[in-house]
Amino acid sequence: MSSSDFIAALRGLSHRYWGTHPFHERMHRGDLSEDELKIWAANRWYYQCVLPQKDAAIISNCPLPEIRREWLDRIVYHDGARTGEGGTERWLRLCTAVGLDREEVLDQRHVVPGVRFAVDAYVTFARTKPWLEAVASGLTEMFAGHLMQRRVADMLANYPWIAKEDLAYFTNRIDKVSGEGKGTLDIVVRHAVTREQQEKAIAALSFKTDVLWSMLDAIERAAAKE
Ligand SMILES: O=C(O)c1cc(C(=O)O)c2c(n1)C(=O)C(=O)c1cc(C(=O)O)[nH]c1-2
Repeated sequence: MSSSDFIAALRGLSHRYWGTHPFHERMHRGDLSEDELKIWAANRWYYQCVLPQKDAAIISNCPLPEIRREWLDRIVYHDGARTGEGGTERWLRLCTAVGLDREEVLDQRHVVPGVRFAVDAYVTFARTKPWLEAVASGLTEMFAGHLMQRRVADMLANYPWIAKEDLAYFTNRIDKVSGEGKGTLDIVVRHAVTREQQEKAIAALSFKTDVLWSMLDAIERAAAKE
């Protein structure tokens, strides 16, 4: 495939992205109850927790120093340079804003099996597949910037108890993701040079859209019981 056909095939998976999941649509419309928002935040915490381990798995499988160097930043971004900083901490702030105690988030008591299975599958993918496929699976970030922008606006408009500062996780991430999304695409296009590698990269991105979709299916089910 030419680079442009390859990129078009990757972008063509956008319809599988979780932006159109019914639970996200309800969230954006302002239809979630306080308890449903809590379930969402506490479950997504599990995803936030494992991202650095997923990224560390990519680094450990990658023989190329320039890729490892570039990827390292992601771990520090989420974990922070020291305790109390970083994306994970910003997620915790959002959790407390929606009414959760730190403790009930940290001990993962609200994490439902379907979320755990989906997120663990993402980490296992990164641990066991060639590094390039694991990198390609992160390309959902190509679709994330726009969605997060909408989310910030919609949450501020529809959930009066959430303040702009509580959404620092997303506002901070929006800037980061536009750069990272492009960087990741560059890496994938540069290193997937055979048809087979390109097909595997497309399959990896498709797998990741399934991971995210399954997470929201499980969250939606758990929220319906509230
Ligand atoms: O809020 C979102 O919709 C959203 C989506 C995604 C994504 O598409 O994978 C990520 C994030 N947020 C995010 O904040 C984040 O740090 C992140 C890391 C990754 C990844 O696969 O390494 N995806 C995402």
